[in-house]
Amino acid sequence: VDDNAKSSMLLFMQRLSPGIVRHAGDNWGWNSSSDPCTGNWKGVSCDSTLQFVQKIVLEGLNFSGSLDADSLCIVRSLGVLSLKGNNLTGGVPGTISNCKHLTHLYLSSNNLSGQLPDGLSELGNLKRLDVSNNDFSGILPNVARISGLVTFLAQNNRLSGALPAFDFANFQQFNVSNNNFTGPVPDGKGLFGADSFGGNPGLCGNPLPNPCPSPSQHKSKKWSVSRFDAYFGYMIIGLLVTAFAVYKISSKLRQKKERNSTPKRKVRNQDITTTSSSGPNAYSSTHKNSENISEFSITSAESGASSLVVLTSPAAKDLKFEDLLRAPAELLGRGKHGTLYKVILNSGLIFVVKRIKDWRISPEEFDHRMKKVDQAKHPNVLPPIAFYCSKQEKLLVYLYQRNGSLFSLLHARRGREAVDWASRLTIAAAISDGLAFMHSKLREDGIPHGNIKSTNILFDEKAEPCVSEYGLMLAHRHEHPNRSTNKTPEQSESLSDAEVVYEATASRDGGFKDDVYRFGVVLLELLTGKMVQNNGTDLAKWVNSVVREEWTGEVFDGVLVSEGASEERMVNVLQVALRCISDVPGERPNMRVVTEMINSIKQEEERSTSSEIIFP
Ligand SMILES: Nc1ncnc2c1ncn2[C@@H]1O[C@H](COP(=O)(O)OP(=O)(O)OP(=O)(O)O)[C@@H](O)[C@H]1O
Repeated sequence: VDDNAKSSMLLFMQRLSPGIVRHAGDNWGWNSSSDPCTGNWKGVSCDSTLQFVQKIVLEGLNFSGSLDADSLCIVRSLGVLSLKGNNLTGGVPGTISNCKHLTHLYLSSNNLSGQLPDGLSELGNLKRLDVSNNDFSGILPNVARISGLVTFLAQNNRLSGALPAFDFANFQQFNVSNNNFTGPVPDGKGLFGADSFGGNPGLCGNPLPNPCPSPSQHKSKKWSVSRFDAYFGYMIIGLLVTAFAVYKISSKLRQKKERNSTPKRKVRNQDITTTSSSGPNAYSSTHKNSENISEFSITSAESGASSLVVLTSPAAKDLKFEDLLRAPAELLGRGKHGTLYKVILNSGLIFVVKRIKDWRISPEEFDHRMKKVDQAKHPNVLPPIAFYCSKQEKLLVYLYQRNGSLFSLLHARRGREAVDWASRLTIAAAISDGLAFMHSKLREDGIPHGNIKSTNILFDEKAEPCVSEYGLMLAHRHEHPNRSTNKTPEQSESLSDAEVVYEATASRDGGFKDDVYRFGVVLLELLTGKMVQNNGTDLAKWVNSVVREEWTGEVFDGVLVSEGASEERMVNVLQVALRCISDVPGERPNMRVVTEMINSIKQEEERSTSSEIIFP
C-alpha cells in the first residue's frame, strides 16, 4: 500500500476514534511502522496482491469520533466500508463522493446527523447503502439515480421531503420507515409493503392505508394559502389607509404644514391625471408619460408618498398596482432575502413579485438602483418590470420565466437528458457576458449583482439564459463601506455567511469582486454537476482539494466525461473558475477578462466540433 494511502488511513482512524491507535494492543495494527495489507491491521482486507485495500470493516467497536471521508477516500481502491454499531457523531461529508469504488456502505446504528450529502448519489458503483438508525435529517439526495443499488435502508432517522423515484424492480431490501417523508410513495410494483414506508405521517398512497389527496384538493389548499397571503397584504394596506385617514382628520392643519415642509418629488409639467380606486385599497395614481415611467401612488401613513414605479419594459405597459394586488398569488419560494410570488393577471400576463425582507436601503436609493439597472439593458440580464418601495415594504416585479432556472436544469432533471458540455459552455459565456456588461455600466454607481447563483439564472422564452435579481442586495454596504469596521464583536459574530464573504471584500469594488467569486461558483456547478451549499464555499474547498491532489479529472461531472467532452477545455474553464474563487479578492479577474477567457474557450470548442464533422 503506498505511503499516501497509509497515512490517510491513519488520519481516518485518528478521527474515527481519537487515541485508539495508542491504546489498542499489538493485535490492532493501524500504525505507521506496519503495512495495512501485510501488517494485520484490524478490519482491513486487501486484494490478492496485497497492494490495495478493498475493505474496512470496523463494527461495534464503540468508536465515538467522526467519519473523515476526505482522508478515507484517498484510498482509491476501497470497495466496502462498514462502521455499523459504533457511536459516531457528525455528518457524512460530501467528499464521500470521492470513494468512487465503494460498492457497500454501512453506517447504521450510530449517532450520525445532518443532511445526507448529495455526493452519495454520485457513488455510481454503490450496491448496498445502509444509513438506518441514526439521526439524519433533511431531504434525501437522489440515490435513486444509482442504477445498481439493490439495498437502501434509511429507517429510524428524521429524513424529510419527497422520496426520489426509486425503481424498485432492482431492489432486494428497501426501508425508509419512521422518518418524516412526505408526498406519494413511488410505484413499488407491489414489491415492498407498508412496513418499508410506515411511520412517516406525511407519506401517502399504495401500500400505505392513507390515499394521496387528488390534485384538485392539493391545489385548493395552496390556493387558500396564497389567497391568505394576498388578503393579508390587503389588510395591512387597508389598516395603513385607515390610520392615515384618522390622522388626517385629527390634524389637518399640522399635516398641511408638514406637506409644505416635505421636500417634494420633482414632477414634470406635462402629465398628471389622478384616479381613485374602489378596490380593496384606496389609491391615488399619477401617470407620467415622460421617459415611459408610470408611478402609482399608494396613500400610506409613512412620510411622503410610496409608489409602484413601472419601468420601461414593454411588457409592463398597462401594469397597475391594483391589478397586481387583486390577482391570485402563488407562493414560489421563500429565499434568504425574501418571498417570491407568481401572479397571473386577467390579461394573461404572468409576473413574479419578490417581497424583499430586511433590506436597509432608503426608498430614494432603492428607486435610484432599480432605475439604473433598468437603463442598463442586456439580453442576458432579466430587467425589473416595476417596483414598490415604502419604509416597511419593498416589492420587485419581474416577468415570470416558464423555462425554469439553471439550478433546476442541472439538478432536477426529472428524466430529461443531462445538459451537454456545449450548452454548459454557452450558458457560462452568456451569463459572464451579461454580468461584464452590467458591471461596466454600473460600476460608477457601485451596483453589483449581489446574489449570483444558479436559482437566479433563468431561461427566457427563447430559452436564452439570463441573470435575474440584478442589484438586489447589499446596497447599504456599498454606501457605507466603513460601517463594517465599526462593528462590535457581537455584531460581527451574527453575520450571515453571505455577509462574511462580503465583509471580507468590503470596498467600493468589493461587491464586484464578490460577484466574480459567485460566478466562479456557478462555473464549478456547471463543471461538476454538484449542488452548491453554504454559498459555494464547500464546493470551492472540495474542488481546490481535489485539484491540489492532482486528480483534476475527478471533479468533472460524470455525464460530461461519458459524453466525451474535451478534458482540455473543461480544465481551461476550471482554471478560470479557480481564479474567480481566489480567497484574495484582488487576485480575482474582473468580469470583462472572465468573459474573454470563456469566449475564447467556447470558440475553440466550436472550431474543434465543426472540424469533427466529416463531409462525404
Ligand atoms: N422571474 C422568475 N420566473 C420564474 N421563476 C423564478 C423567477 N425568479 C425566481 N424564480 C424561481 O423561483 C424560486 C424561488 O426564488 P427566490 O428568489 O425566492 O429563491 P432564491 O433565489 O433561492 O432565494 P434568494 O434570491 O432570496 O436568495 C427559485 O427556484 C427561482 O429559480
